[in-house]
Amino acid sequence: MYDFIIVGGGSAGSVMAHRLSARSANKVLLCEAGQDTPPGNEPPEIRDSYSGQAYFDPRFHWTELKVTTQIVSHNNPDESRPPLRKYEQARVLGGGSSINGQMANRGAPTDYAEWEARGAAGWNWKDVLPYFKKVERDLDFDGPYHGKDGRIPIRRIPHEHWTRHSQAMGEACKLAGFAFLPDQNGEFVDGYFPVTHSNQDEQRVSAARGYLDRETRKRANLTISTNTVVKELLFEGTQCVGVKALVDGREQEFRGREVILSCGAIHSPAHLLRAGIGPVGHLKEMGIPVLMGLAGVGQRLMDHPSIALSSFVRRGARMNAHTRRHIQMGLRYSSGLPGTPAGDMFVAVLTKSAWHSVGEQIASLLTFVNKTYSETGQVKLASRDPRAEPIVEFNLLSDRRDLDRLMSGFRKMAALQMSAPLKAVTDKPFPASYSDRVRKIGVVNTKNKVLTAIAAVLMDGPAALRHYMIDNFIVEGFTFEQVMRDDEALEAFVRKAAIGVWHASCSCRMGAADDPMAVVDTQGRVKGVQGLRVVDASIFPVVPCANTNFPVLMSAEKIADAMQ
Ligand SMILES: Cc1cc2nc3c(=O)[nH]c(=O)nc-3n(C[C@H](O)[C@H](O)[C@H](O)COP(=O)(O)OP(=O)(O)OC[C@H]3O[C@@H](n4cnc5c(N)ncnc54)[C@H](O)[C@@H]3O)c2cc1C
Repeated sequence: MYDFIIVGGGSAGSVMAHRLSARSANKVLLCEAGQDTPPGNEPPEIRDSYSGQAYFDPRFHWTELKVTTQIVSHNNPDESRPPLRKYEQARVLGGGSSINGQMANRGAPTDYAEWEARGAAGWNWKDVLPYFKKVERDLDFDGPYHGKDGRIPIRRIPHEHWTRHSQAMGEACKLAGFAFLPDQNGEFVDGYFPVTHSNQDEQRVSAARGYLDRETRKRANLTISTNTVVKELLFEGTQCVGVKALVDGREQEFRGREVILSCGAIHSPAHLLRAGIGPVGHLKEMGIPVLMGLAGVGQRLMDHPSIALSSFVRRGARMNAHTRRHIQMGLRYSSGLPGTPAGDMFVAVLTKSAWHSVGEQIASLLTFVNKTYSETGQVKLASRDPRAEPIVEFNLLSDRRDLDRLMSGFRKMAALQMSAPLKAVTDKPFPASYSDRVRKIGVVNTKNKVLTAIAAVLMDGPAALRHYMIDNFIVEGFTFEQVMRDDEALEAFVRKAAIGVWHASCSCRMGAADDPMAVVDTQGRVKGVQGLRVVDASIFPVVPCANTNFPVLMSAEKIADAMQ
């Protein structure tokens, strides 16, 4: 009999396992469906400072998961459904933090004021800042915004080590009037900066590496069971009493005083739905007996909508010997759209777009709406079978303000791209997105290696040949000239190409007791049942202006603290 069974050893689950097992009286079991990342023996693709290989490595993913990103019309049954796309969600110890882009930021103070205003009492900026600080060990900066003793090191690539491409983007930003911010995680203001990342000595530090280190694994009261897929939550009445799991393919039951779901914003709501906790209509439709009617389960799923402007990078401006990090600088700016807060837009500057030879030649300005208003996404069950992935509809751009800002954002990036510093180091800009074609060529295998090596030699050849290759083999749908000339083409491109940036969240929101859409209380306890919490990206009351890993780690630290 365990005190705590944690389902999912991702970003949140790793923190929970570490903190709850710090008390020797607690007997803790952590179940993770994916493989272990043993300390000192992590797969090299995961350790790598360059994250592009882990992103697309099927060993570390839920490979059957497909989602729609465009708006699904539920009023018009004749309208065809938007295309299904792959959406990487981690299946490995450390979860998203083992495969993500390692960007480490927290969002705006106003985000957490909004969390509180939406019913998460005690989650205001002043309440969450101490937990952000508790997570991190900032290797560059000290002061009121920074932690020095946390388990996740944070660093930046200094300006002098940036690629010439990143430096050119810096100069373009300066010419456009943006300030240089040495510290992205200091005061939340507009400007360009070296991005903060969770990395030390040119190696990723995942939540597993930071929180499930050798010392933690020595604790007699902590069991980490990898290759363990939880199939079902077990209940006696409305009390959750344990889980049924497949451990290396063999079925086993584990009993616990409390179960903590940390499966991420897509799989945690699916577990609740299969257990009969969710919107009554949907449960009935699936033939699942209702244990607790909770209208918000799986609803209002969010991500940050994004588009990219890519370009060919000339030799000498590509990756250099200082680092394998391909995202070295970022830009935060205010769209100025009436009613939107400052710093509502974010640009990640990628000097390289994939591990292979063509990837080394293509840079991207990845622009996302950091303060998004589109919150009509949902996770529903396709089947009661736990092996079936749920139906996931992101409905990005369901709020017109997001579409408008991606369009104006594209124009802004185009202006920077066409300014003298960037023009000098790049050629042939084109609108881009992480399409399934890009993903396919992004899988590490010999065929892709050989094909891209040949293509890269041709791309470095005469400009006319390069332009022909980009127009015919890389660009999908719209050329740069088309979208710059014609607003309708730009809108069509943005509507088609906008995808999320893997910040799935908000599908089991925290909220006040009287909020019918709230799924959990301010400590992650599922409303109306006992012995069950959700602690992961699902519980955000709204997605903050940040990459989501640090807000997840902060949330887990805060709830673990409240549980002591
Ligand atoms: C490709 C990619 C790039 C990203 N880039 C960034 C970035 O640069 N910066 C940033 O801040 N954020 C980034 N993110 C987002 C960030 O990593 C996630 O928001 C965060 O990791 C989510 O944490 P979580 O605990 O909610 O879920 P996860 O970390 O996804 O953990 C869920 C875990 O539960 C396990 N699980 C699920 N179902 C079961 C089951 N039935 N039984 C047992 N285990 C199960 C999964 O295998 C997984 O390990 C990225 C994410 C991805 C996928």
